[in-house]
Amino acid sequence: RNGMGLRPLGTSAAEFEQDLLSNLYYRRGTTVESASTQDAYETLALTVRDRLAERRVRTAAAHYAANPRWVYYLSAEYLLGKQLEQNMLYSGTDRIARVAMKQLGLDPDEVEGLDIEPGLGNGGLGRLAACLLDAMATLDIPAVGYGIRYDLGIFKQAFKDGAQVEKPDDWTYQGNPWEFPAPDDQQTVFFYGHTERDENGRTQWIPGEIVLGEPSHMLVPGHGTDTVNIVRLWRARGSESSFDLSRFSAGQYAEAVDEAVHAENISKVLYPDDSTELGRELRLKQQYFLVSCSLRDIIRRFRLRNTDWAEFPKKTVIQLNDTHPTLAIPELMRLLVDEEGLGWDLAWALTKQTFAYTCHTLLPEALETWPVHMFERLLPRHLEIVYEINERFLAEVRDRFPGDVDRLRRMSIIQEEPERRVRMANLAVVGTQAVNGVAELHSQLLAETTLRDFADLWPTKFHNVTNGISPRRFIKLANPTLSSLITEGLGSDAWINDLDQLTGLERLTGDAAFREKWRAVKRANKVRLGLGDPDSLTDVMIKRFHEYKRQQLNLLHIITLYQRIKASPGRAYAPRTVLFAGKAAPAYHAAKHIIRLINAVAAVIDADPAVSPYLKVVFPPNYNVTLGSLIIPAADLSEQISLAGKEASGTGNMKLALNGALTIGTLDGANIEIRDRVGADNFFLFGLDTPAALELRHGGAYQPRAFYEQDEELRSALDAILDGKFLGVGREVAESLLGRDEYLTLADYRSYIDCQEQVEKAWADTEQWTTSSILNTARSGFFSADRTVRDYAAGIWHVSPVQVTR
Ligand SMILES: CCc1ccc([C@H](C)CC(=O)N[C@@H]2O[C@H](CO)[C@@H](O)[C@H](O)[C@H]2O)cc1
Repeated sequence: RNGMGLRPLGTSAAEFEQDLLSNLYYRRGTTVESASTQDAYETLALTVRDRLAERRVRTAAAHYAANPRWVYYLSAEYLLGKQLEQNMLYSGTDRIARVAMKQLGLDPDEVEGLDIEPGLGNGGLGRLAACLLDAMATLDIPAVGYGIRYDLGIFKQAFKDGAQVEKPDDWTYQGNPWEFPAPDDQQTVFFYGHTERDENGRTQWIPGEIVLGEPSHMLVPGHGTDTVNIVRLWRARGSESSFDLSRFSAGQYAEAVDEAVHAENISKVLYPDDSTELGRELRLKQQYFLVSCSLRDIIRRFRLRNTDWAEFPKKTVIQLNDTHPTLAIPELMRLLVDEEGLGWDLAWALTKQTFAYTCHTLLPEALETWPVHMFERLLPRHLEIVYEINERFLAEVRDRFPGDVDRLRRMSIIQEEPERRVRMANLAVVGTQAVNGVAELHSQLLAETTLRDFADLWPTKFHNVTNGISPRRFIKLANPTLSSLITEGLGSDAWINDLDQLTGLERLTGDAAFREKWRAVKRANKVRLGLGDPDSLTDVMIKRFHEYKRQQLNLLHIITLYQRIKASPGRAYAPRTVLFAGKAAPAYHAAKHIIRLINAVAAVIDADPAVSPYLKVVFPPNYNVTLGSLIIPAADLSEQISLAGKEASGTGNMKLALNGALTIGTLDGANIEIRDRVGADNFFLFGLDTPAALELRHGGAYQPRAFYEQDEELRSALDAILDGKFLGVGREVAESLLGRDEYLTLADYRSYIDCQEQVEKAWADTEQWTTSSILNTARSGFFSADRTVRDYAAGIWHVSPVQVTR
């Protein structure tokens, strides 16, 4: 009997098979003979889940006993990836499960193929949240992730005549065996209405709408440890009485369910934008729904072991994943002042100590601001609290910078002109004890530009925590063959939880046999991907489409290569496969034009026998964590070509370098730290750096057309587009480059093309390329999410691990 008085679950294939059978019979209500593949999948999932649930119970017991300081991660997005393979690895059942499945005559691959990917995020921010949760559990840090359980995740992308079309992602259509619904922990959320003062001056919020938040959680297992944390996702429900029976019996069926549908709409769908705020009221409702449910749940958990509010910030640190959950600050003030009756000053002191804010962008259009009129209508009490916070804050600014009205106007949480709006980034900085960027350059630029006034006022509040990635997800699971070769080379697999040990590979660069094996693994991963000639240079650009990421620059290189090959057919060209993958926000038309042009260029090249033997462009649709895990191990070249000063960090750059791809990139985001660590010889650098880009952009001197006129190859590439050479599409792309060219694509063109020639030359020296590839992996240890979490824990969270005993 283990600590829970239960017979421990077996670790042999026979015992696993027994559990599979009993779950098939008792929890799935069917037999092996009549089981569908979906039955087999759900049963396998439950049998694996049980082994993690057993650890979860012991984790909860250990955390309860320790009454530790908790990390609560509030994020509007989580890109968790498929769960089955991960949970089989973390529960150590991957081998016995497959044996048991075969024993029962089931095909493990077919069954595993039914595992779904919860696409509850857009891109970098959502995946980072998942990698950090994985690392927190692996480092035994008591933590809970809070998010929204969207019914519809990020849209499914397909191409129609080369253009992106979006389809709804009903990810739980077949159910989700990985979640534990907990309706008994439901919370009540208010919207609209007005505020009243009661006889002793306390404020009452009289809501106009009441919605219920029902949580369900998924397990977040640690790797190589017994800790199993959770991520709790909230789903909106109408209150019990929301179904209007009288209307129904009057035949008004739609009206009868109107209120319930209205409520459920709050968590219906993820907003597919990842850089431009659209200011939709439903998005603001989603954000408040998330923070109200989560804060009430956090306070419920605090009260299980604590009574004194002064203890709250000692036991609780809440990390705000960008500005999306910033309403948590006025919400905690409302709960402490209006519901718990604390005085403002104490409540404010506790609130500031409790929160920390991570900024993930530098794009002004991505910094959220909400119209005061919308805020007032939806959240009347919170607006009052924000005004009070702002008043007291501006008084502090006046003291420090007397008479500096411009500074007051810039720093105010309320924007006055041209429209009164609430600046969520300002509120986030004012209401937290720590603010961080996600790469050294990003954090530096935040303190020097976007949040400069605040850095002047509170210099010690600003930190840098360079992003990281889960080595379990992005090399152990994604690239098992390379992982075994590394373990063979290092003599143990301890590197998976201690990525700095990869430096041990450096001494193997001199071993020709090892280099040979290294190349064989990469080639086999290309065969597995099956999207191009496995002996070609696989040139990969995988990320959301955005003009600052400059997929259009990569395209200009392809067209130039195409024209060069056409112009001098005799010349020997190393075959190259250029792979694009990524989604564009549905309303982002400029990005969708680039997608369409890429597919047109791909089709033209494919149909041209003079070029297709040397150049191929592929664009697999519906990029997500699962597809990324297939592409990354197959990459030779990693495209990180954003305009310097625009990409906050990037994390795809880290995943590709860790899997032995060489980077061609600018001095932007974490590219700089990757180059510093892997070595300048193992990185293809090009382009303007941030100061030069700022100078050119804001010096007002930038004439994109001048570059067109002075560079013959650039001109012929753009002319080919303008002349409709690529199925007549792409005019919008060429015109915007010759017009504003916001992200200096033409200014960096020549440097990029020349750099790609260096790539070509380097690729020809196979042994040297392999050595550089091994060194990229060997020197990527720093980019483990474990290091990132250790940095947060030491510099911002001040938390320590809690061991989970057997
Ligand atoms: C309001 C709409 C919206 C939605 C999402 C976002 C995210 C902050 C965008 C995002 O994903 N940013 C990316 O975050 C990654 C993790 O830190 C970084 O590595 C990327 O550089 C950054 O673009 C901004 C604006």
